[in-house]
Amino acid sequence: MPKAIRKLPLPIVVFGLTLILICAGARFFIIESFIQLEKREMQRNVDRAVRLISEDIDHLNTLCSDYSGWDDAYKFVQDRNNKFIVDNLSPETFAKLRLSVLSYYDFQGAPVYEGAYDLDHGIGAKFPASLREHLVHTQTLTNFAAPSDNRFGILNLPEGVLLVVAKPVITSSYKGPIKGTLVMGRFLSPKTVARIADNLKLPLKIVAIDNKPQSEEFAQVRQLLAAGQKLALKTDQSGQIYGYTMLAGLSGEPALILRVDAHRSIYHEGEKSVAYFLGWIIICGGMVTGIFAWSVRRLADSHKETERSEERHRLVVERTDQGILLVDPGTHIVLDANPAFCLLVGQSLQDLVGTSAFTFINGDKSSIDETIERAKHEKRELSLIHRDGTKLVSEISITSIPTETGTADCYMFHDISMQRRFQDELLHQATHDQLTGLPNRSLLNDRMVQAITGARRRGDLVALLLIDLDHFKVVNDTMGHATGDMLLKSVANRLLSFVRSSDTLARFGGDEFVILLTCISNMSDIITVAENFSGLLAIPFVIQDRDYFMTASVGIAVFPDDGDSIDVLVKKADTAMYNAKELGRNGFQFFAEEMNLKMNSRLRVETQMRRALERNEMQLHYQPKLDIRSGTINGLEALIRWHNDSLGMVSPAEFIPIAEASGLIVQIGEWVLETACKQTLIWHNMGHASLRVSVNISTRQFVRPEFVDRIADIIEKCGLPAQFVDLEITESALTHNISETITILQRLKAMGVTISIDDFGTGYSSLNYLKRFPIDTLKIDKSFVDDVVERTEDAAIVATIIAMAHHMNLNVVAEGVETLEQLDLLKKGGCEEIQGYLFCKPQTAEGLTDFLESFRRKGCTLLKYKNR
Ligand SMILES: Nc1nc2c(ncn2[C@@H]2O[C@H](COP(=O)(O)O[C@H]3[C@@H](O)[C@H](n4cnc5c(=O)[nH]c(N)nc54)O[C@@H]3COP(=O)(O)O)[C@@H](O)[C@H]2O)c(=O)[nH]1
Repeated sequence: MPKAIRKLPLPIVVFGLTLILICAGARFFIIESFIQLEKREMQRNVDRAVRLISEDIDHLNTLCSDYSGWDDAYKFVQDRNNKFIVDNLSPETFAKLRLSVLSYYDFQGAPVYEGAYDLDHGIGAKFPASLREHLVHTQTLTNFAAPSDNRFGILNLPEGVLLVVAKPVITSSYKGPIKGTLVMGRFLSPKTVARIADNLKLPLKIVAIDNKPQSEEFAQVRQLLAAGQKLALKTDQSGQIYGYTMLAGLSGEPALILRVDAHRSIYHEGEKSVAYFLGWIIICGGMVTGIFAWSVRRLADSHKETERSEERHRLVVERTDQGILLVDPGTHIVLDANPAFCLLVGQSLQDLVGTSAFTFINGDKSSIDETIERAKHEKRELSLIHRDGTKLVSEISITSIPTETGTADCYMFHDISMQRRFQDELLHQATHDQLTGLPNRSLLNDRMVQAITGARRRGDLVALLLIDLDHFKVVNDTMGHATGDMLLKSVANRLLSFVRSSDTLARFGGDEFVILLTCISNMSDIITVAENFSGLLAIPFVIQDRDYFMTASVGIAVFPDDGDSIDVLVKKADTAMYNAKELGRNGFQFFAEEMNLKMNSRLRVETQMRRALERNEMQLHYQPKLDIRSGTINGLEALIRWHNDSLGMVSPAEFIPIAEASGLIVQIGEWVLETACKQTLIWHNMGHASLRVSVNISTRQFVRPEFVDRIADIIEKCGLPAQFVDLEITESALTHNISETITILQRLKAMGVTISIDDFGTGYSSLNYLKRFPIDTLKIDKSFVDDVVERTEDAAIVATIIAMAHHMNLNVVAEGVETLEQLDLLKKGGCEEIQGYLFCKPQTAEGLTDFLESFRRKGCTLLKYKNR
């Protein structure tokens, strides 16, 4: 079988073979029926030919009756008168009656008249000797017993096949006695055969059966017909069909074979019909086969695709990380499960099938039932229990799917434990402080909303305690951030142990913490908490084997008295906390309306200050510094003054912190430096060429990246040599970032300016960084000088500062010297310079010019007095 056919699907091959069989069968039966039709047609034609020959015999019979039952003929056979012959038996009569022979015989059988005519050529002919022989010897045609007797048939003569009729000669009234015999005959000559064929409308051939050798065709046919067949048929290549039949002679012997020729039109029609039929069958069959093959292929393809799709679905179900469980909807019995679900619950498929799905689901039956019902419409969360007891958070959705027996519920589980943990983590990160793990501002806001809502409902109080650690920055700056972080964590833990579980402890950032107290029934409860809090920090924090003593300033705002919104409460607690700081730190303050007024006043100051410089409201005063060893004024400090129309005279102690907080200090500070430098240059030009001017630098100025460049620009612009400029910087500004500070100071020193540490002793005063800073002078804070005479501790501090400064080759200036006793003590202690009301109060530029001039003229009366 060819490979292409072998590749075809079996149904197509079977269908094709069936089609071929149908075609072959159809061809056979149709052709066969046409052959039979053809045979019947030929039979009819042959019968017609035989009938036409019979009709010729009948014609002869009629003629013979006319010429035998005729008184003239009756008389002629008796008297043999020639007239009868002349009148009735002329050649025209032969031609007209189409007679080949006509003969009369007397009653003894002796010929009376024998005439013959060649019908083919239309001339008289010789009477056939074989016929005479036959008539005389056999007398079968002349020997009649009754007037009605007759003989007719075919005579096979050597001269040809003769149709012959014989009747007794009787009177015209057909009565005897018989006086003779009339014989009439007609040869089946070519013309006669042609005439019959003409009537037949088909070619006709007649072959006499005699002893002469016959053609193979007729020999075969004769054999067939001799065997009793009425009709024999033959066909040839030229599309002709030949019908043969055999006719018997007078005495019953085979006389002739008659052949009718016909075109095989029926057969060819049959063939054409078969061709059409098969053509259609093949076309239709081909189309049907094609469609069938196409359908089969489509069916096969779709079957394969279905198989592949099913395989894919099977693999998806097997390999998906979604747990899939098929459950009986009525009983919740597990019908099937995929590997992912088995993994989720740590069970084998065998263990799962047949058990209740509820076995692996955490929760009570009614809640599981409810979740399952809802999961049919939307995704729900469900907790699964693993074989080892762990619980997994999963998302479940349920769809109903058809099965062979009805429907099943398809539970789809998506393990979201990791996602949930991640979300929890994210949520925790978003709502908690990373360092301490405490709630951050965002979570505190939520808790406050809840707390205020609850308090509103219950009618009780909520207290917000804003805690700011005192001087924490110093620890951070000096001990490093790592230590600072550890300290913050320790503080957080201690605070945590302090608050109730219903309260919230949060970290606001930096060193600020918030305690939110809920369910408070009266103010005294809050006071108790605040007082206890102070004791909480009394015990030192031990970080890396070092003790840290911490205090905190606490501001308290209370709902509903101080406000009913989070922002207001936080703001008021903040204000209260600042107040606590201002009141010396290490304490708590409830918010009071005065504080608010103070804040508002700060705001008013800030608003006015913004336009102060352009309105020329700022002015500089100068306070000289006296070298108590030489009695000369070698420096002065520029101190800002501000007079505003609406605020009046505003102290720098009041507006400088506000300028620092608002950032305006940068602009103000630069104006101070420029004005001071320009004024100092004027005094230089007046002959006070050794004067150095000290300018206060605030932290906000110092930490700006462009600080050094701005100082250099201003000094250069003013034209005062840099060595006559001294920058007073507070300890806290310097300790902001130690390494950065060192770089800045080195750059300033490189320019030629000198550096003084202002308010020395009030900060952390660490020798550790002091020795690393390139500074020139320590200014002992006024607070130590104030009580240096009365308090031995302060005297000791001052002495220590002076000794330390000298040890480090630093100059010492004592500020705020108001009495001769203070001066005396400082001088004895080795202090080089003083600044204070005792010597000179801050003066306007003009005032100080006068003072300098007078000083130049009179010298220092103060020292003279002292020296006396
Ligand atoms: N950043 C800037 N700060 C400045 C500037 N000008 C002043 N200030 C700071 O404001 C604070 C208050 O200053 P002021 O009211 O000017 O007080 C100074 C002196 O007037 C005062 N003083 C001096 N001697 C005495 C005295 O014998 N008795 C007494 N009661 N007060 C005295 O001390 C202040 C000097 O302060 P200090 O800077 O520490 O030397 C103050 O902190 C100023 O620093 C400015 O332009 N920029």
